[in-house]
Amino acid sequence: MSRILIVDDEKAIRKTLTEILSFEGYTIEEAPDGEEALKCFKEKTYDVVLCDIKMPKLDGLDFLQKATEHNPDVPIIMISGHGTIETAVEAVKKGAYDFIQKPPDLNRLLITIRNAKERNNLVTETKTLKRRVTKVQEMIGESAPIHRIKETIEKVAPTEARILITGENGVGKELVARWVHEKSSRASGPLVEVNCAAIPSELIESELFGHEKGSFTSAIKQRIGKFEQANGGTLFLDEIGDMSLSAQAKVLRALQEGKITRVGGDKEISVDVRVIAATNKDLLKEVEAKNFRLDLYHRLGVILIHVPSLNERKDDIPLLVNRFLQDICADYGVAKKAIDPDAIKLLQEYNWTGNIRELRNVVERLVILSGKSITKDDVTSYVLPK
Ligand SMILES: Nc1ncnc2c1ncn2[C@@H]1O[C@H](COP(=O)(O)OP(=O)(O)OP(=O)(O)O)[C@@H](O)[C@H]1O
Repeated sequence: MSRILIVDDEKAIRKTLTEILSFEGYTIEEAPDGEEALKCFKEKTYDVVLCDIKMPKLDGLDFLQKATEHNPDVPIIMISGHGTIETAVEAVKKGAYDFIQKPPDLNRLLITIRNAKERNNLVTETKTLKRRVTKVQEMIGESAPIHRIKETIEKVAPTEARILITGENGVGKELVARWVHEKSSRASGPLVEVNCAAIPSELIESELFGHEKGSFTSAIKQRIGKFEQANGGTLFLDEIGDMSLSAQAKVLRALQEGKITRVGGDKEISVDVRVIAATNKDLLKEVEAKNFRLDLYHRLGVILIHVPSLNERKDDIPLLVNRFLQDICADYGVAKKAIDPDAIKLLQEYNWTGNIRELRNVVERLVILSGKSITKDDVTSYVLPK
């Protein structure tokens, strides 16, 4: 059902519009001024907004500007009185979808709303399509551990279960998270990633939960945090083992209650987010060392997925090498180089760090330095330590 926000300081106009539009099957919410409207706009999602121009506190044009800054995709239709037609035209130039005149003509009102909604649907569809085109990278591997991981993803993705992914750096934890999101019912929603280790501990709370203007020295503007950005989708908390204890307490609350509070704010904001966390640390050891909360560990780790390092799935090395060869040669605009089977065998025997990026770099080095095809000697000269 489509949701419409009606913003007008005249109660009678709101009442009339609400009656007409509810009768047409729309869900209606009302706001008596721009400020109140902006609050609603930031907290909820609407399909269309109908907004008066002259209003106390925040007028229609200011509301338009602030609302489109927050979310440019929601069509806003201005309602103009006799003296405000010029302003309404200006509003359309500034991004309003259209305007209707007071008193509203019923047919024109309904047609404008229907068209606005259709445009909105198109915008959403295009976004979904774009996301599908830039599709998630294939997870390469036929080894037993990769099979098990793929099977687990198929089973758990459609559920809402929280997932904790463990494994060394660069083994493919993020790729697992992307596939879970892609195969879940949240796929058309956002996937938001936070690398908890890369953010200084004094900023992590504001990064995750947002902040109100002036809540600390550098908070010059209000900011929406990652939890809010991920609303309706998935939040991927990478390197969760590096999160400060005070941020952990807040994340725990967000998971328990489905609500967050911005730093420096007092309002509770509901969020609908599925959390997937990843770490290269042994979290239970971190619990023992009092660096990680046990209750948070239990909240996060309903499903545990361990991604093994390359050395534990050497069977996958030939497939990975071939795929990297293909991708790298395509990037360089050259024909795919051949690689001798005994060169691949040597790569398979190599003692890799867990990081798949290391293997990719090695293949890139071989593509650049070797002749027409990659030989065992190339591997000995360019890869293996002397
Ligand atoms: N099975 C796989 N098939 C193909 N590429 C893979 C596979 N696993 C990982 N990769 C690639 O290896 C790189 C590292 O993977 P990813 O970023 O998912 O690892 P990570 O464990 O999340 O790393 P970090 O610990 O650094 O966050 C990426 O470019 C990823 O696309």
